[in-house]
Amino acid sequence: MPTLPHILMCPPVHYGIEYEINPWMSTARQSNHKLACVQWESLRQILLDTGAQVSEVSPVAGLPDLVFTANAAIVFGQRAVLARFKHEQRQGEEPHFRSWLEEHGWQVDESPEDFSFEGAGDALFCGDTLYAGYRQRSDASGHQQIGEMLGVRVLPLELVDAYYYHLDTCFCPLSPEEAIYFPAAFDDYGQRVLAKSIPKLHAVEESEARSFACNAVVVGKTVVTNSGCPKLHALLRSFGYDPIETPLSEFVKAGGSAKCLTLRLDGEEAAGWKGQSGS
Ligand SMILES: CN(C)C(=N)NCCC[C@H](N)C(=O)O
Repeated sequence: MPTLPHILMCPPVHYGIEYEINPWMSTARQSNHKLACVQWESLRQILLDTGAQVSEVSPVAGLPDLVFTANAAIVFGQRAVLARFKHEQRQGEEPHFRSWLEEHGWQVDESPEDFSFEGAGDALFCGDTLYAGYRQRSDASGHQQIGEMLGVRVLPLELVDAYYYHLDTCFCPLSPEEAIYFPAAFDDYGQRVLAKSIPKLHAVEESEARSFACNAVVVGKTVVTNSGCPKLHALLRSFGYDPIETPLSEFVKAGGSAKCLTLRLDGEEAAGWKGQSGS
């Protein structure tokens, strides 16, 4: 039974830079709240225009990063493995994401105890392999256990640059055999793993990686990014994709962009090809 792409977002009612847990964040460099709301709404509208269904989790005062729903969990079919945030500042998000997912019919599993795990921010399917970023926010041993829970192959990738602290800041699957990445965010071994396992792998330049080019939302052939990634967009067009840019400057101040603001509820494994074949 074909299902629509289904995306979870959280309105930025309580969004702001209230602490510093990554190098992008500075409480002295506050986001413009009104502009953040306009940018978030534009992203939501673009996703609705692709034909995706967008659901919303209610914002909560005191949890400014709840807008970054990519970190809530990894969704696989009707199962969701809940995040276990590394930083105390985000741990209060866990029960809210749990309640929303349970109330909407997902079977929610805890991620392994004693290991941090930041959901789809660090765990992305390309084909049937789960690529898992570790060292900055999530733990490699935890990823292996999550792979066993879901019955999928995991390829761990060490993230070596604090600016690219989640896998989805430097890697984005486009289809089961195609992805974009920013090579310098990985060690040599990780770069070789990616090159060996993904037949069509395209590098993004540093200047565009800094604009969160890899933090793209893929719905079928549509690829939505922050503005400031013209070379990536030209490349995507040449491969038959339909890139769309939308300014997300106010979320970049917290270290996030398009993909971070979304969670694929029909499964990360569906992102990148659902909508191409209609299945
Ligand atoms: C999935 N990705 C890249 C993200 N979700 N990033 C946004 C998280 C931002 C938040 N201030 C933090 O540092 O956790």
